Amino acid sequence: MTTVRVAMTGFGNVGNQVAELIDRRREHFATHFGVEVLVTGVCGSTTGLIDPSRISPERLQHKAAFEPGLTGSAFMEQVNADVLVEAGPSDYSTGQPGLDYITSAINRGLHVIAVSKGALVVEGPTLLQSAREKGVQLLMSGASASALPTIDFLTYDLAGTHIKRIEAVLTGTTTFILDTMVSRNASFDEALAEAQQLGIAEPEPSFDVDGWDTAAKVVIIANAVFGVPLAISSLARESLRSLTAEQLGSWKADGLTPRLVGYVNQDEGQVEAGVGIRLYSAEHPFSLTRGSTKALYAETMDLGEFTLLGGASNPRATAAAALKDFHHILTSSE
Ligand SMILES: NC(=O)C1=CN([C@@H]2O[C@H](COP(=O)(O)OP(=O)(O)OC[C@H]3O[C@@H](n4cnc5c(N)ncnc54)[C@H](O)[C@@H]3O)[C@@H](O)[C@H]2O)C=CC1
Ligand SMILES: N[C@@H](CC=O)C(=O)O
Repeated sequence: MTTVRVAMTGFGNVGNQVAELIDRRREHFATHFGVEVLVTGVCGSTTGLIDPSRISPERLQHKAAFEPGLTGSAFMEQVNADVLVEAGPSDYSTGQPGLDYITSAINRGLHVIAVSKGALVVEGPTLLQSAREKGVQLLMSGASASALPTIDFLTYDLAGTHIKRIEAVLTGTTTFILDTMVSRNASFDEALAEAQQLGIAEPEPSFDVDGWDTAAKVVIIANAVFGVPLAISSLARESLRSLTAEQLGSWKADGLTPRLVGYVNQDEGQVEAGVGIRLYSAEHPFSLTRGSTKALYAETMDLGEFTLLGGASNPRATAAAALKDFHHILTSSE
């Protein structure tokens, strides 16, 4: 049986779930793809563990046995892998640490599954071009709204048609905060704290509530789907912090549901993109989003309009989205 070796950089909420799912699906990979999938290396910010024969789930949990200093370039130089799952922090100014990990993996001929967003926001077009030149895949479902299909849906199911407009709820935390404030009269701080406890919110809450997470996903999707390189700083962006309880109460009384959305409009070569708070009437599908649900609307030239609603927003669902990318890699290698 062929072996496929997986390395992971960043081993927090999502990384742990990826390892767990790989272990749970070992038989599935063997039966359906004829491959044995082995985790051969993981690293965090200060330590790491490498074993070319396989690291068992038990050893992955024994963090005290991780080697100090086995991270960064030292980790990438030593690890034997075919696929890198990058699940470290997202930094939208420098793209690091993911940028160095992804660049190094592509240069070494590894397929890359990006879960972190920073590198894709800062250097997406260059990384995609490098991956094409090296003949490897750079996939990013986890970084582009995870369980909600965005890039896959827009590039595969809507292939060939002109997409005039997309509008999407891309950050589950913002739906969660708005829904919790409106339906349970919770304060902004209470709703945010709950989202953090569930592991959905970014460690830096400003990323979610100030629209940066949505803006990052807009940039990643615009680049991957429309081939339009956008600078995150150039996007118009609204924050949830500007909302007051009075405003939310008055919208509720008028039957309107607020959601933070990202949008991209394409008209005769002109692209307009941004992030804003929009109000939806009770008949609009986006007003059905509850909890941390996300949503995508697309208007096309020839295929009509589409709305996708759903997808869990949590580390397990994000790991499952990363493994969807892994399945795509296995399928295309058959
Ligand atoms: N939590 C979620 O539901 C989702 C998270 N993401 C993205 O996935 C990434 C990971 O998210 P979580 O696992 O929730 O975060 P986390 O904070 O639990 O894990 C990140 C891990 O990266 C490690 N790390 C920091 N610097 C590093 C370095 N230089 N080298 C290697 N590892 C380093 C940290 O020690 C930590 O264990 C983030 O970029 C986030 O934006 C994307 C979609 C959903
Ligand atoms: N913070 C994000 C999760 C990662 O992309 C969200 O709330 O959807």
